[in-house]
Amino acid sequence: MTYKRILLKLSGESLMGAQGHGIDTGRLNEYATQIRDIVKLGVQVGIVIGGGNIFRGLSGMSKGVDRYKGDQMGMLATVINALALSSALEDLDVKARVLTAIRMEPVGEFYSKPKAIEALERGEVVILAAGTGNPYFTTDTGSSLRGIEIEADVMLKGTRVDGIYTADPEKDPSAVKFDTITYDEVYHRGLKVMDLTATTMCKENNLPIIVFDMDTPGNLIKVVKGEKIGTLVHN
Ligand SMILES: Nc1ncnc2c1ncn2[C@@H]1O[C@H](COP(=O)(O)OP(=O)(O)O)[C@@H](O)[C@H]1O
Ligand SMILES: O=c1ccn([C@@H]2O[C@H](COP(=O)(O)OP(=O)(O)O)[C@@H](O)[C@H]2O)c(=O)[nH]1
Repeated sequence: MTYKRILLKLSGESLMGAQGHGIDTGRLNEYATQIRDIVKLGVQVGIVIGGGNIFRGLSGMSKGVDRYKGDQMGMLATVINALALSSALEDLDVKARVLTAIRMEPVGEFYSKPKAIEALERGEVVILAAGTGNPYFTTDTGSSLRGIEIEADVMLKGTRVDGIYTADPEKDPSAVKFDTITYDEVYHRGLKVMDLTATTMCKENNLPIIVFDMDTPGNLIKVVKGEKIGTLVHN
């Protein structure tokens, strides 16, 4: 096994599956099963989950919601997803703990690094909800931050594309995939797969990123075993 402790970022948007909104339970259970399979291997798993299936601060602005409040709504959306994922994991007999960046007991415990590390060392999956706790950030940046804090070996960005391309592959069919790419090249090419704040934090703290397709069952275990799927971002 290549990675002992990982930070897995799950896209909120992917959680809605084909239904176009909310939480698709089939997709949720598929994710939980993939996570259970790596926990069984002894991998310590921290998870940051997005909220785009429910609310995004930026899109709220176009409907008249103030950005600050919209971002708070987005962060609460990530908590809803975190609770759903913890419930799906517990159904599979995987112990999961939700730690929130905004104080809201008893929904989840207030996040601290020692709390997260202790739970990881006990073998519990730690779901880090509410992003960074601050508006004007994204859950990608929340993932970099938490990945660095929990001293993860790698940040795995599980998404619906199978890696980083020369352009958005959902818009440009001629886009070509990278097997590996440097943080600087992501920046210079203006690739939009992750926000630049997140990429820069990973670069400055030497946290490698792997972008991979989480919607194909079995991919997560392949990545943690070091199979070369997805795109590795490094210094
Ligand atoms: N250069 C690129 N390579 C790969 N994906 C890209 C690129 N540019 C934009 N994307 C988009 O980024 C998305 C992945 O980011 P993610 O955060 O999981 O999605 P979302 O923000 O919708 O939740 C992909 O679905 C893809 O459409
Ligand atoms: O640290 C954070 C993380 C998230 N958000 C808000 O929560 C929303 C949902 O997160 P994101 O868009 O990253 O989710 P995903 O793209 O993974 O579905 C964002 O649009 C922001 O409005 C925020 O304000 N601060």
